Amino acid sequence: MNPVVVVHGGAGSRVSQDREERVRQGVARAAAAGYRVLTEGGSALDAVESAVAALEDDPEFNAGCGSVLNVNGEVEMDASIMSGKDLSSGAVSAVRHIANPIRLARLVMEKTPHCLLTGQGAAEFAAAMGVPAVPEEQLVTERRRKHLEREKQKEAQNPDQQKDLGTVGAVALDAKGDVAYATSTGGIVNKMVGRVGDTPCVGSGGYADSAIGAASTTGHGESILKVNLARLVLFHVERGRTLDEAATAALGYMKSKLQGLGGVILLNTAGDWAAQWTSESMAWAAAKDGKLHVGVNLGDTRVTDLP
Ligand SMILES: CC(C)C[C@H](NC(=O)C[C@H](N)C(=O)O)C(=O)O
Repeated sequence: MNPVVVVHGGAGSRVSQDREERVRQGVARAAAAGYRVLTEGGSALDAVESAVAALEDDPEFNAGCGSVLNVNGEVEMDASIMSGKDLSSGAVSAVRHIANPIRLARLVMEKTPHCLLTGQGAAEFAAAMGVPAVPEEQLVTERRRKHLEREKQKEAQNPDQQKDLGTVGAVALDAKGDVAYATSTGGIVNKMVGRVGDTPCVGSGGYADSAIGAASTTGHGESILKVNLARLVLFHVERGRTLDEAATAALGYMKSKLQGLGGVILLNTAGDWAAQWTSESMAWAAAKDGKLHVGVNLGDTRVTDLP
């Protein structure tokens, strides 16, 4: 089986020119990191964790450092991970002071009998696992502080305005034919304290089953939750649709039912992959057969050779 990895860096409004190159390089680096894990014989699970951790460390994206701020100006993050080999999954929600929520989600999967830990319990588990608590200043960027201020001013006038992208995710297929997904986010700017989105919820923020494929989602969390977007797209794949048809059908359903916008990356065990979105743009990158495909705004895909 030839390994494949696809990543996304969120779906939202058009990426401004001054950020575009940084966003492009961020998703390209993450896809290359995940692909390297796979070509060195690593599992799909290791690949999606590495790719997402790289994006969490990149301040351009809405996950880990660079997460959007809640109404109190704090970072509260959600993340989940799943192995398609045996459907094992782990997630954390509303966690604070953690550099890499995706790594904590993997620990929940592997070291507890549970699927999802939240808030204080997740913090106590992190401490017990030796995951260091990082100071708030390490996660909050100046850009996100201004973003929250702008949002608070704008809210009264135009609450439906599309927002900045940046949630991150990855799907991978390894040499053994197993798939996995990982998704991580700071959520939605100006959200209520304690708000949990789609990202830590298996079936909404992502899904992986080596009998079908894997998907990771981004977009309006409340809409994604209501349609179980990741499982919905794989349901269409199970029923024999192509990956592109499945993505169009699932995203189209969410848009027509709820006016919810978002994006999805997916792959199957044959090594086909797709990236689609109904928002203005979605940053994504795919690595397969030594080639790296990268896109940010519609119709600007570039293909290069991987090292
Ligand atoms: C404006 C939106 C579409 C931007 C998008 N947000 C998410 O994906 C948030 C995540 N699904 C949640 O609800 O917690 C992004 O960050 O790329």
